[in-house]
Amino acid sequence: MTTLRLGTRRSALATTQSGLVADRLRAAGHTVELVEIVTEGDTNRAPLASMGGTGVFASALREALHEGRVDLAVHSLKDLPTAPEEGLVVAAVPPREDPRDALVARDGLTLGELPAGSRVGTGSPRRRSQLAALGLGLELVEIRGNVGTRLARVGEDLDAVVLALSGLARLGLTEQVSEAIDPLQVLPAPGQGALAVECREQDTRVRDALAPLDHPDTRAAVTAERAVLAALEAGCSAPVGALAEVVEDVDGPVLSLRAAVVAPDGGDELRRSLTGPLTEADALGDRLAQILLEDGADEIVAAASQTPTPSTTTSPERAL
Ligand SMILES: NCc1[nH]cc(CCC(=O)O)c1CC(=O)O
Repeated sequence: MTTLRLGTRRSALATTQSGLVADRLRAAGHTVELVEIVTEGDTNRAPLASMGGTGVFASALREALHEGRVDLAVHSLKDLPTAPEEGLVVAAVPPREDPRDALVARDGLTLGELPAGSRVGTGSPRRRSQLAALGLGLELVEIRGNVGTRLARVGEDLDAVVLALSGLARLGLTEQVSEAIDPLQVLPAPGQGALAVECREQDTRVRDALAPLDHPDTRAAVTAERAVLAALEAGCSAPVGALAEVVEDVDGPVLSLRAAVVAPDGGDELRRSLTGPLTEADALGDRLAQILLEDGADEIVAAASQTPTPSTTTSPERAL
C-alpha cells in the first residue's frame, strides 16, 4: 500500500485535527505522512476579511492537492468557501465536535455575570453582532491569532474571549471554558466543529480510503447549514449563524435547522427555523434562506458588508 500524504497547516489546532484523521486512517491499515503547508492566513496578522475571508486557510492546501504535492487535506469545515472547488471533492465529513461557541472569561464568569463595559474579544462578525444583540453592554474587541494567543489575553487587556468550543476541546483546553454559549443566544458558524477531508475528485484510491471516515448525520447537518450561507450569498465573514441538529421525530430522525442574521451593532436581528428530512438537507437550508430573505435578511447582509469592522463595538445597554 502506498503512503497517503496529508497536507496540514502547522497551528496546534490544525495539526491536532490532521492527527485525528491520520490516526483513523492508520487504524484502518493505511500509511500516512504529514506534510506541512504554510498559508497566508497563518503568516499575515491582518484582519481575515482583508485577505478574502477565511478561504485563505483553504487555498494553499487546495493548491497543494491540485499540484499533487499532497493526497488529502483536513480543513475546519467552517473555513471552506461554500462554492465547490473544481477537481476536488470533500470525501469525508467525520463526526462533529460540539458546535457551540465558548466563553473563556476571567474568574470563570458567565456571559450573564460579566459586568457592563467588560471587554470581550472576538474576531468574528457573526459572534460580535450576536453578542451585541444580547444587550449586555459589552465592549466587543476585534482580535485575531491562534487559540493560545487569544486565551493569553484573558485577564490581561480583555475580560473574556469567545471562540469555538470544538477547537478548545480538540486541544484539551475545556477546563478554561466558563460557559458553553447556548445557541439560543449565539448560533455557531455554519459547519463549526466539523472537519472536511478533501482529495482529488479522480483519485479513487484516496476516496476509497476516506469513505469510511464519513459520518452521514454530520454531513447532512453541515450541508443544510452551508446551504443557508450560500443562498444568502454571504461569505464566511458574514454575520450569519446556522445550526442543524438530527432530532428524533415520531417517524424517525429529522434535521432541525436554525439560522440567524444579525446586524453588526446587534440592532436588527432575524432568527428563523425549519425541520425536514435528512435526505433533503440542501433544499432545507435553501428554503430557510428564502424565508430569511423574504423577511429582510438581504438588507442586513448588505449593510454588514458595507460596515468596516470597527476595532470595538459597544452593545446598546440603554440607560433608564
Ligand atoms: N476561524 C478560525 C477557526 N476555524 C476553525 C476553528 C475551530 C473551530 C471549528 O472546529 O470549527 C477556528 C477557531 C475559532 O473559531 O475559535
